[in-house]
Amino acid sequence: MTEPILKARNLVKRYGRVTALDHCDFDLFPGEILAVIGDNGAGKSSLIKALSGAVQPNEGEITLEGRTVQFASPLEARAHGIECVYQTLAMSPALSIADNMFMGRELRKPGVMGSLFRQLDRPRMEAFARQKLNELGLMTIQNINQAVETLSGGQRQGVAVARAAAFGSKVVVLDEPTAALGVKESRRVLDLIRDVRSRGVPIILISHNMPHVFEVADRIHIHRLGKRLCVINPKEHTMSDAVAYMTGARVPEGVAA
Ligand SMILES: Nc1ncnc2c1ncn2[C@@H]1O[C@H](COP(=O)(O)OP(=O)(O)OP(=O)(O)O)[C@@H](O)[C@H]1O
Repeated sequence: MTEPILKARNLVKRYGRVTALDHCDFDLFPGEILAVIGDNGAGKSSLIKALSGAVQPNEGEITLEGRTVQFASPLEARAHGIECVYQTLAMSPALSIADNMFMGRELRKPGVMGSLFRQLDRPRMEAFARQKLNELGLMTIQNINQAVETLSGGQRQGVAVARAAAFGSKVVVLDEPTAALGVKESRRVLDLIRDVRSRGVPIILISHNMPHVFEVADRIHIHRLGKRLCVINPKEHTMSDAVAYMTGARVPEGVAA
């Protein structure tokens, strides 16, 4: 049987007296789109933050390709090929689109022998950023040197998603990637999610948008009260089943009430 590329067992995350993750398990398999759904406050963001180094779990184990990992920061997770777009987007508003796309992994010109300081290769970074945004079809953005603070909410979200899709080599995590987007832009992001999967990179998609989830997900992880309640196949369950499970109105077959 195929092994999960990213796996977690018994994750616990407490914020003071609030237990956001309560012995939570998680599995992401190669090449799949896994949606994570759950009610507000169920612990979905805490789960992906723990998986991507933004918070450190109090207990439990995370493995990437079979090896135990402990990420001290999102930067460390990125160095391992895990790219995450959080709801809060983590961008530097005063920097340009290109600078934001390359944050922490800037391209540099070849250095003069013996010189420690190498100049940023802006033309190469700008061309790459332009190409990625073009591919995403989000090029209502006129100027790649524009500061991110001057973009609309939807455009910012587009830049963040393009960045994750461009650099995520092992896992791409998207927390509500279409929340600020219009119908047309949402469609492009859904297409992009499928493109990323077709490159063989698995995706974790957190979304409250059931039609989007049921359209793209291969499997749906239902999160309730800080833990994984069950995983369903969207072809075998309806959206109202999923909503009933996540709100506790109904218990899925095979799960203890
Ligand atoms: N930094 C924090 N400090 C204190 N409590 C927190 C913090 N982050 C999350 N929590 C709490 O942990 C619980 C789970 O929150 P989390 O954001 O993970 O849920 P969620 O499922 O992503 O919710 P939503 O769908 O509303 O975004 C909530 O009760 C929340 O108030």
